[in-house]
Amino acid sequence: MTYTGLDLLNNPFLNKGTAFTKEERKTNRIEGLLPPFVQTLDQQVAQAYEQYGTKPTPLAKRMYLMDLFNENRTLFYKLFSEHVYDFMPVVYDPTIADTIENYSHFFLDPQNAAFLSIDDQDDMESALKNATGDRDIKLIVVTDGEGILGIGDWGLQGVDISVGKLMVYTAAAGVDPKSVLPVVLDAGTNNKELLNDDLYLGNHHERVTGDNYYAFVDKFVALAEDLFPDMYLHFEDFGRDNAANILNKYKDQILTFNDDIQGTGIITLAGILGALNISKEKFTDQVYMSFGAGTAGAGIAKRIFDAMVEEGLSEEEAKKHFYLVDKQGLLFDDTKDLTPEQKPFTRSRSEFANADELTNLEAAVKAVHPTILVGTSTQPGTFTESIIKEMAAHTARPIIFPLSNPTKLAEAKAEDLLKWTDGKALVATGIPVEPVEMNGVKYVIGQANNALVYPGLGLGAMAVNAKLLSDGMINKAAHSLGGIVDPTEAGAAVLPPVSKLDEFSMTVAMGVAQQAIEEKLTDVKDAKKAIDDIKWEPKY
Ligand SMILES: NC(=O)c1ccc[n+]([C@@H]2O[C@H](COP(=O)([O-])OP(=O)(O)OC[C@H]3O[C@@H](n4cnc5c(N)ncnc54)[C@H](O)[C@@H]3O)[C@@H](O)[C@H]2O)c1
Ligand SMILES: O=C(O)C[C@H](O)C(=O)O
Ligand SMILES: [Mn+2]
Repeated sequence: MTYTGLDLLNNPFLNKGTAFTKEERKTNRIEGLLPPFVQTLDQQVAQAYEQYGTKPTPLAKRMYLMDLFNENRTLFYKLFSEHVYDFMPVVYDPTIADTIENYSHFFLDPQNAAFLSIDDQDDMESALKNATGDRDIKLIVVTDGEGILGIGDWGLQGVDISVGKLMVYTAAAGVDPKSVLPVVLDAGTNNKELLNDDLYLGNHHERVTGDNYYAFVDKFVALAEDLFPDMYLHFEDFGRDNAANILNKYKDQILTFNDDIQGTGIITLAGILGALNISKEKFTDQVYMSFGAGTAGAGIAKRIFDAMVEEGLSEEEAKKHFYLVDKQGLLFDDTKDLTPEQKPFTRSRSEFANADELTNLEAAVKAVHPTILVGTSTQPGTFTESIIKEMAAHTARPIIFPLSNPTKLAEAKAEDLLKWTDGKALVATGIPVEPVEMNGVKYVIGQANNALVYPGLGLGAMAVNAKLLSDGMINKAAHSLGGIVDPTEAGAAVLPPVSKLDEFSMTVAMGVAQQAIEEKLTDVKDAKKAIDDIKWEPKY
């Protein structure tokens, strides 16, 4: 289809704005619709960055960038690619949480997303076709908005997380923005604030659950597979009751990925390996404690467990290294309301003289002496000074990752963790944090956010059009992030810096594509060529 006139200027995938040449303006019937001076992409970038600089807050900056995104994807991504480190916290987490909470009130543009309602399922096929037009979709990020970061149920407003995750795919790994589709499944919301808000743009009813909900998800997956057979399907921020069920249902059938379970598992494993590279301790000696054993917490535990088994431990032996703490305290095999994902990691009360007292994190840390403590609890400030000091009293280099997002929900601040442990803690956080200066050492804080890994993983899998996303490919991604940070430098980070996100995303993509070839999950033979062929760059 050829677009001309205003249709062309209003198409963000094709629009070049003031960079349309005189000749293009003539052939595309846009003469007179733009100021006469023809700009280069670099000039547009300079102008946009100048504007960006005038915006006073991260939220205002994000709104400006979204306008640019809505107008002209090439310009947006060229600008983003030149300022990845600065823009990540603005475009993505934590600022994205503000726009999700206010989505209906801020609404200006649907941003080429597909809005699929549980109440209009007969329209689902048309909706997907309308949203894509003549574009060939290779990547979908879908959410139902029930478990947005740690801020809970935001219903249809969660669509912003689908849009935001896709932005990072392109900025970090060069996924062609024309080939992506953000999707929200609107099954209702249990968020009273939204249900009582006349301006809320989603369905004004409680969440549909059970068979009807799963039939809705099923219908979407089947239609999307049918319409876009080469697609990589990324699930994001589903609720704890559904996320793992959905992954387990589809992972052996189609090329699909759950970011909160698998992406977070990969980046946390990579962070732990990075930390052990600094402390020179042995992986299989570690005692792992998860605080908040939900979608992410249990997903991470499973990934670390699998890695211990790969290191040669038997499953029975590996299991002894894990302790999960959730609302009920340390999880035992007889604890009530265990999720299926928690069950494999529960302990027996007979292991402890005071089992009945282990109902909170502090008691659990005292009883277990973990060497690794990972927070995915959504409970801010719960890694207290006394808990951290207790942990540090029993291990030389405690590995402590407060991963709950956004910033206001983090279990602890990196600075405090370093202060309380006299610089011994090996820390990574979910959100970006500035380096901490202490006792003449600059401690660089790694960001254990799945954004450091899902773009490369997805690009690698998409480039070779893998049949499935295997454990081998996932494991490869986790091991691809080593060797970038110098572990001998004082205050070294446990993970590579976000400023190099585009570089190491390629390392991850190569490893993953190569692994898919080795596992015969693709007919492609040359991983490098496949990645070069699919990779998009922002240029006219
Ligand atoms: N850094 C990352 O890449 C990353 C990735 C995924 C999730 N996260 C963060 O992890 C957090 C959890 O996300 P999720 O998707 O697993 O949510 P979830 O709702 O599935 O899990 C949260 C878990 O915390 C438990 N919990 C709640 N209050 C608690 C308390 N007082 N004590 C102990 N446990 C408690 C809940 O029972 C639940 O099991 C969020 O803040 C999210 O932003 C970070
Ligand atoms: O979105 C993020 O920043 C990471 C993660 O997927 C989360 O849910 O917190
Ligand atoms: Mn998430």
